[in-house]
Amino acid sequence: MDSNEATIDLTDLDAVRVYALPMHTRFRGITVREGVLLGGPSGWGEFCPFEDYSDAESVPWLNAALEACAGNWPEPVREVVPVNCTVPAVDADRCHEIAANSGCSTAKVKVADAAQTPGEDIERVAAVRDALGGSGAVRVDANGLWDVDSATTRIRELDRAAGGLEYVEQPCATLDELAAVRRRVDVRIAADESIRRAEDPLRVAVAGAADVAILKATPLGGVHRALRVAESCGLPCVVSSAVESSVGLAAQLALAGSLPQLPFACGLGTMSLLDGDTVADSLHTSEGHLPVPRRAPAPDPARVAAATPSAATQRRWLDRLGRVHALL
Ligand SMILES: O=C(O)CCC(=O)c1ccccc1C(=O)O
Ligand SMILES: [Mg+2]
Repeated sequence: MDSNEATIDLTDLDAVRVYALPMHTRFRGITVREGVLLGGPSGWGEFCPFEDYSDAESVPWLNAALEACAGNWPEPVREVVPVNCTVPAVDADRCHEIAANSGCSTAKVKVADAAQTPGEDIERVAAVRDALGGSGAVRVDANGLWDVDSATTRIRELDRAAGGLEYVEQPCATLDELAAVRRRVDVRIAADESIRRAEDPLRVAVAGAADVAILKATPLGGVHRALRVAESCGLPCVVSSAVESSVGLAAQLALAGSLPQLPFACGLGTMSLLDGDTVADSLHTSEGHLPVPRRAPAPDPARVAAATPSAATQRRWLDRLGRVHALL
């Protein structure tokens, strides 16, 4: 067990609250974000593995929640972090609007989605560049959907359309493919799923396959664990959200606040994807930045009540929580 790993019996928690929040736009195939808020001796944590995660794969998500509610976070080295705006799979005009109104100088555009053709992705990326101006940074995320040849072609086109891409996140599914693409294009490669869904994120050899590591405290088992992944991977790191409510997002910000170096904007501006929140003081991006909290904000009873799903959905989450806890 990790020296910093927090464990607590579920019956010793002060509160367990299931929430379901609608999303403004479909993202990663989902239209409602669900999870459980856990109240414990040191505050609040959020357990919110996506639907397609097995119980075994959800263990780190629970460790992250328990670290927040029954453990501790490291001392931060910065008070605020720069964040990107996330541009989902929407048309070019809407992409322009999102980037222009975000207050962020960095934008991350989701590409390779089944909803858009390569030509549309080119228009979307060009629209985002237009909205940010020449001093902004445009990155794209393909979520592993291209093969090596299409990645090579698409990255070159998108790099041209963007007037320079900052990096491309997970162009292909495997590390070997990332390494092959990286040898063929001039754009930096960032590894996301290759790290957080690896058998052992502490041992995955990303350094030859990528230039940037995307870290998510929530699926990596918490802030301390993710910091160790940062150390072991030997790459510059970007912290990116799993679209948590503000309770879970606080843990991600604690990670971004405590990384020794933070050379790029983080992908933590995702509250704008959710319609509502579990807390009153939402962690919404302001002027391209988010604060680094010392603890997660406490849920607001009225908001949690408004976000409480059907008895069947609550049951499903409580069962899942129990099963995953039994695997710790
Ligand atoms: O990085 C961002 O801007 C937002 C977070 C994001 O894209 C994301 C959110 C949930 C699940 C996967 C991903 C991803 O980076 O692939
Ligand atoms: Mg990604």
